[in-house]
Amino acid sequence: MAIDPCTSQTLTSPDGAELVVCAHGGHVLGWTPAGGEPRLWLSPTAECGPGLAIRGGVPVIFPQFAGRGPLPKHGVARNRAWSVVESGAGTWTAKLTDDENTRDIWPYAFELELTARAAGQTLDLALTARNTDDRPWSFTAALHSYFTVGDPATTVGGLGGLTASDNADGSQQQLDESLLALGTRDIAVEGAGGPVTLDDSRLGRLVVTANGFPDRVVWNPGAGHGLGDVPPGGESGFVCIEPALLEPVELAPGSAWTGTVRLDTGKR
Ligand SMILES: O=P(O)(O)OC[C@H]1O[C@H](O)[C@H](O)[C@@H](O)[C@@H]1O
Repeated sequence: MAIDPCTSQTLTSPDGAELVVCAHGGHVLGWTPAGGEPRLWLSPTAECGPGLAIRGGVPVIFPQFAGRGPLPKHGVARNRAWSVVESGAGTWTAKLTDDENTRDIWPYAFELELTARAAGQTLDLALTARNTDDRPWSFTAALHSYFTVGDPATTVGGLGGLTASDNADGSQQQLDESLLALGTRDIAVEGAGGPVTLDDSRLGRLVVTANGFPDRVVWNPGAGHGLGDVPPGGESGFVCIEPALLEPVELAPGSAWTGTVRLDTGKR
């Protein structure tokens, strides 16, 4: 019997780190470092099914970030069933291949693979996009991570001095070294290659590093957001720090791109 792609699966590593995944969207729904607390926020009213995007965890954004192009918001990967390639103790790989449905929206052949590996205090994610078409295509991408916020005074660090563009009105500002995680905010920070930290007095520190994703988007919808799948007050439970590739990259037929993200509590 085929497994419903919305069925979640918990994969525990030998040292007790937990990874929760589901095939819909190639989605990491949860991560708990060994001996720690869950660090990814998942909406209690998240919806799953064909055409729906799960609110929380780590949505895979491909081949278009947000509304930056003609495709549906955030592209074609997050709202359809992927196939599971491999699952084991704390590790999981899923794949999305173009079909009639994706080609109706974006007329190219592609293969997308997400690997997640939880062990000890880290979660490693790798996203590979492969051009299986006979024409070049361009894409943008992100791993749209929703982090749990345990203390309202939690701050985001590591972006100080960089220029942020507001995703709504394009206005620019230079960022302070420390940002309040829960402030209403939707900014893109291009060329933010260094580690970004989340300092939460209740849950502890989290360090986000990435390769291949040169940019960071920081998003919290704030109160009065009107999002059907974020209950009122729910926005106080998370902040999105999204390793992203915002400038389109062209892939030649047969070639591939990989972006990786590491989440680390730093505890040893
Ligand atoms: O509500 P969604 O389609 O999942 O998008 C959620 C958010 O994603 C990103 O953070 C964008 O920068 C925001 O503008 C957007 O609101």
